[in-house]
Amino acid sequence: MSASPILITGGARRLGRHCAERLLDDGHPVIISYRRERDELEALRRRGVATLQADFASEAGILDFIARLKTETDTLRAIVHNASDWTPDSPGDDAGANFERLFRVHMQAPYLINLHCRELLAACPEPLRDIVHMSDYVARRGSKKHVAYAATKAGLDNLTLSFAAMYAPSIQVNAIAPALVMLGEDDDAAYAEKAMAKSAMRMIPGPGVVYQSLRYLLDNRYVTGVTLPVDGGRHLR
Ligand SMILES: NC(=O)C1=CN([C@@H]2O[C@H](COP(=O)(O)OP(=O)(O)OC[C@H]3O[C@@H](n4cnc5c(N)ncnc54)[C@H](OP(=O)(O)O)[C@@H]3O)[C@@H](O)[C@H]2O)C=CC1
Ligand SMILES: Nc1nc2c(c(=O)[nH]1)N=C([C@H](O)[C@@H](O)CO)CN2
Repeated sequence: MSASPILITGGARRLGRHCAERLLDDGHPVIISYRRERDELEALRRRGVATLQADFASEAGILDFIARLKTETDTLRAIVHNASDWTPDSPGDDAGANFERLFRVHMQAPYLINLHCRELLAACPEPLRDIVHMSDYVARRGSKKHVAYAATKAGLDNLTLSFAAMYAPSIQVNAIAPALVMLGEDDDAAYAEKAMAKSAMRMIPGPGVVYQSLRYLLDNRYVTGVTLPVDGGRHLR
């Protein structure tokens, strides 16, 4: 019997893609969602990754994705809610729409996918089943420039607690809360230097440290309802 696939939302690029590739290397079938078609998706498709387009900016978009996911597979080993939008707050008329977009991708999408896809996890014949939410260090600290982002990630942390209690013991539900793990395309050396100084470890480690945390959660049968900090000791500065 072939292994059940692992779903990673927002898996076309950066951290999500790194984890998708590492899961493939570890022998897991992988399904990803992506928002925008990109040339680099072809390499994943060549490795057998099922790629499903999805925009979680609306409830209809979330439910449409769920319906297509259920035609793609009837079982899941794990769901990794990685899709995220790091848009800073906009002071103008777009403030409310911006908050709503971040609420939908960081909270409503994980909420609806967890509810509607519980049956796929329950159908997994393997001994362990997991949901992992990608959170953020700032969920616990707040952010002056990303208020809506931090608040909706804090909401995601609360979803971790509720779903962990609801889905135990058959499904484990945890979160990973990184701080700066990899830079954005537009970040310059000055930004990198300033960002590195914020943590005790003073480094930008790259996506491997996130995969190590995901691997730990997938392999551990006694951890649920926790958020793993992967932040270089930000809280020590
Ligand atoms: N990078 C870092 O240092 C840190 C990352 N994190 C968290 O780790 C996770 C991965 O980070 P990173 O790789 O930088 O994330 P990205 O900013 O690269 O976003 C990941 C993916 O989410 C997708 N996405 C964005 N908005 C939507 C939407 N409305 N509907 C569907 N998909 C959407 C994007 O798709 P597309 O590209 O097609 O638009 C993108 O590929 C995120 O949850 C992030 O919050 C937390 C702290 C630090
Ligand atoms: N969806 C995203 N979330 C976050 C990103 C990102 O690029 N996409 N980047 C960060 C920063 O690295 C931040 O941690 C630097 O202080 C946070 N979240």
